[in-house]
Amino acid sequence: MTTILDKIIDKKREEVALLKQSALSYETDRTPVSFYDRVVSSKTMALISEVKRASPSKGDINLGVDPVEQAKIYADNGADAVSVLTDTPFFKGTMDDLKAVKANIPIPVLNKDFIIDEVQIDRAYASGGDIILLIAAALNDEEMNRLYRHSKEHGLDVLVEVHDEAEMERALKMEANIIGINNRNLHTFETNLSTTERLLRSYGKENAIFVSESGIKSQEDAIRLKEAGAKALLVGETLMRAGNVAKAVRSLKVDL
Ligand SMILES: O=P(O)(O)OC[C@@H](O)[C@@H](O)c1c[nH]c2ccccc12
Repeated sequence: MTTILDKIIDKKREEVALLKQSALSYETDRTPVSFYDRVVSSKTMALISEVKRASPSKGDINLGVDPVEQAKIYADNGADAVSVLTDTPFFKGTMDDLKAVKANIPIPVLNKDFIIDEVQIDRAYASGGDIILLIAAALNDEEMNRLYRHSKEHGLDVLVEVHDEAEMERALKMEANIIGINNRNLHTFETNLSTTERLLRSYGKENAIFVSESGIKSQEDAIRLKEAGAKALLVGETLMRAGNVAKAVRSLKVDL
C-alpha cells in the first residue's frame, strides 16, 4: 500500500535532486540556539508552536497567516520554540517563511520538513534553523544515524520523531536526546493522545526529553500529557485556528 508518507518522500527525493543540482553552497558560520538547554532548565512544560498553513490530512488550515506576525505572538506569549513547516507541495510552507521567522524572534526555530539528505540540513543551518526533525518512519537506521551526526556537527538540536515501540527503540539506541512522540500515525492520519501515554508508560524513565506532538487542543490535553511524562508539546492546528492566538498559547503553558 502506498501511503501519504511514501508520496511525500517520493516528491522530496525530486526536490533534493534539484537542490543538489543547483549546487548552492551553504557556507555560513552561526551558533544555533539550543532548545534542549532551555527545556532542561524550564519549570514549565515547554511549548513548540507551529506555523502551518495547510496539511495533507486537514487541507487548508490558515492560508492568510503572516508567519512572522504569528511567530511573534507565539514568542511574546511564552512559546519555547517555533516550528515552521517548510514543505511546499503538501504543507504550503517555504524556506523563506523560516528565514523571515528566524529574523524576527529570539527563541529557537524548528525546520519542520521531511529530511532525507544532508543538503537539506545544510540549507536549514544556513537559513537560520536551530532544530532539525528526523522522522523514524521515513528513514532507516543508517540514514537516521548519518543525518543525526551531520546535524550535530552543525550544532543543531535534533527532534527524532517516533510513533510506536519499534521506532522508540531505534531512537533510544541512537541516543537521541529529544524524542518526539507523534500522536498522529503518518500512514493513516489517525490521531490519539493515548499514543504518548502508552509509550511513556514503557519508556518514560529513559534519558531524553519527550515531546508530545499533534492533536493537542486544550489545557486539559496539556495537563494529561504532562501527567504522562511529556516535558514539551508541539501544537500546530489549534494555534493556527485560534481566534485569540496569544490566549491559546498561554493556556498551553502549564507548570511541571
Ligand atoms: O497540527 P497539530 O495536530 O497540532 O500537529 C502539529 C505537528 O505535530 C504536526 O504538524 C507534525 C508532527 N510531525 C510531523 C511531521 C511532518 C509534518 C507535520 C508533522
